[in-house]
Amino acid sequence: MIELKQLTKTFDVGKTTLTAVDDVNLTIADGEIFGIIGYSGAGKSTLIRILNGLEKPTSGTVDINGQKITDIKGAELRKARQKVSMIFQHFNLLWSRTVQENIEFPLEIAGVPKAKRVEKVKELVELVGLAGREHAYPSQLSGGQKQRVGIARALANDPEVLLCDEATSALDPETTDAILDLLVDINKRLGLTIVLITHEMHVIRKICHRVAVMEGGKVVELGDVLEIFQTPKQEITKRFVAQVTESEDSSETIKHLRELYPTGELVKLVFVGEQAEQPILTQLIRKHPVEINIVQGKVSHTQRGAYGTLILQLKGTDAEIRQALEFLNQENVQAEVMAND
Ligand SMILES: Nc1ncnc2c1ncn2[C@@H]1O[C@H](COP(=O)(O)OP(=O)(O)OP(=O)(O)O)[C@@H](O)[C@H]1O
Repeated sequence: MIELKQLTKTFDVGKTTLTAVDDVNLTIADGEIFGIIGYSGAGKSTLIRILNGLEKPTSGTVDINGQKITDIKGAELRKARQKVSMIFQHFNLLWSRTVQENIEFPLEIAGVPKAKRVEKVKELVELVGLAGREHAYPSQLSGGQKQRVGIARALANDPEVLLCDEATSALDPETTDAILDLLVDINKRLGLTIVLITHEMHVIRKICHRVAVMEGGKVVELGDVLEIFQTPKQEITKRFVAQVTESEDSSETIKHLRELYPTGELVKLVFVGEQAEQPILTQLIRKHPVEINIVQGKVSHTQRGAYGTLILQLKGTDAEIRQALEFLNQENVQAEVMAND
């Protein structure tokens, strides 16, 4: 378990003091994939550097699996830091070393004998899908392959926690997805706790269990990823959610749909979790004399289950439409008529 308590970090900039991390309190469970999202300057890098023991907080504590890393230094801190590994946006590989030698590097530093190192590298290369590329140099690899080397190197000393610093921000969307899938796979297979910082909500949606939203050094919103997508509270969180959700509620979209479907009512349904997989529309048609047209729909998958939206055109008398909406709400599907203005 990772516990951050009243964590604050200030920097003296000229005559003023800048608060980069401002009274952050978080508890991250073992085996969790925890995301921290924020725009540039929110304090994410400073926070992750404190987690890594690279930066000392001005006040507050960080406890990783029972050890207060904010209280220790020297050899003890170096040993503790072996349990916390990190991967980076620009990979930070050694360019004059091969894949094999890059992955071996932390093992060399830890004084692991050659035969053991070779055995471990073989295992890691398989795990990250780089078998056959052991003798290539980083310059001969694609971005995704370079990050796979970064991940294998980070896992060499069997860490308990993997920190990811914008690990997919330099990659194209397809490669990003492949690396995110690999992180989920590693999390499941090794039970590794993953803490990642990002400014991309897609990354949070795809792999995180919980997310903290940072703004001005503070955690302004915290919750289960599915819950955050369903009901974001803060303005900044809504903006992040909008990054990956179509703006189907915008007045322009509604006006356009109204022109295409001028009769009946346009109704937006929001499904969460198991409901997204249930035949609710079949039941609606069987039980209610309304006519249904599917206008548009989308289901997104998170690590905590699916959520989806569906826009329907419902045709019938006012009473029939009202009863249909009541039925949907009884089934715990949020259903509302899309307002025209
Ligand atoms: N060593 C430092 N000295 C002075 N100010 C710093 C230092 N490190 C960070 N800051 C300031 O602290 C604030 C938070 O920076 P931080 O890099 O943690 O944010 P971030 O969310 O990671 O943004 P980015 O993604 O741009 O790195 C910024 O205003 C930054 O200028």
